[in-house]
This record gives sequence, structure tokens and C-alpha cells, in this order.
Amino acid sequence: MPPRISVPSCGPSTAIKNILAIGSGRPSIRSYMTKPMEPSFSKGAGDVNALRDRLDPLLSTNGGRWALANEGEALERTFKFKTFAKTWDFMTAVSLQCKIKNHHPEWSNVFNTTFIRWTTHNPKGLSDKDVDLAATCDSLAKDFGEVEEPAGASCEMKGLADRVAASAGDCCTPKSAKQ
Ligand SMILES: C[C@H](O)[C@H](O)[C@H]1CNC2=NC(N)=NC(=O)C2=N1
Repeated sequence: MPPRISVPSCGPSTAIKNILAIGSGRPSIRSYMTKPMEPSFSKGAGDVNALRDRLDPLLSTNGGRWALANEGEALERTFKFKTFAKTWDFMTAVSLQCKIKNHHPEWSNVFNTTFIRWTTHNPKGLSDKDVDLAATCDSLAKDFGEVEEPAGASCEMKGLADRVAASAGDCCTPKSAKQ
């Protein structure tokens, strides 16, 4: 199986940067043939093999719509709908699932596009809740009439979620551990 070129959705791709490195004496051919990112499951994620079986169909490398991010500790994807109202209804439906599962996304919304990142903050990594809620998002997106597949998450949408995640309060360290 030829190694896959990883092309991040934001900024110059690794492949371009390394091709530009040719002639600089740096090992470029081998370095741009990078192996795909592997999931990094959080401690206590249970049966990792079973979780991996539930995760794989969701990944864009297997025909799904989600991409691994943050060194495999997160799943992220963009959703687009016909109107702001449908987008908001979708986010409302997702938020109800968050309440039920007690698990919160890192997400951003501009008009009819919503970027969602699922990652577990404590313990850090990808958990069963992230995988299950990603699958739930796919199902809800169908219910609310998701439109064409946007070409990867835009830098702006990811950046918005990153800035909010960085400035948000600590949602996830149990109170007892904070004392
Ligand atoms: C105490 C409460 O169960 C925890 O804070 C939950 C809440 N929601 C959460 N959401 C996410 N994404 N990660 C967490 O670690 C997490 N922890």
C-alpha cells in the first residue's frame, strides 16, 4: 500500500512544503510520504478494537466525512445546510444530544455552515462519546437536509473554533480535581 500524502486542510500542504525543500539537502522525498494519522484514544476508552471498528467508517479515509485532527485526539468535520434556520435546528438537535450524553463539542457556525470538532478533554483523547456523537451528527445532518460536501473545513471555521476553545472555561476537569 503506497504511503499516503497527508494534506492538511489549512495552510500550505506538507507535500508542497517538502517539495519546496528539494535541493535544500533536507530529506524531502521520504518526509512528504507521511503515513495517515492514527487515532489517540483517551484513557478508559474501553475496548479500543471495538471503538476503532465504530470509528473507521466515519473517517474520510474510509469513505466517511470526518478527519482525525490534533495528533489523532479529535474528529472534525464541516456541515452545510440550505439556510441558517436549518443549520440552527441541526445545532439545536446536536446540543440536545450533548445534554443527554453530557459531552460537549468544540464548534463554530457562520450562517449555513457549522464546523464541529469532537475530542475528550479529560481524560485527553478520543473517547467512545466522541465517536458516537460524530455518528449521531451524521445522522442528524441527513434529517436536516445537509447539502453538498464542503471541501474540507475552512481555515476560518477551524480558527474560530480554536480561538473559542482556547478562551472557554474549563468544562471538563471534575470539580474535586480542581481543589
Ligand atoms: C463533569 C463532566 O462530566 C465532565 O466535565 C464532562 C463534560 N463534557 C465534556 N465534554 C468533552 N468534550 N470532554 C470532556 O472531557 C467532558 N467532560
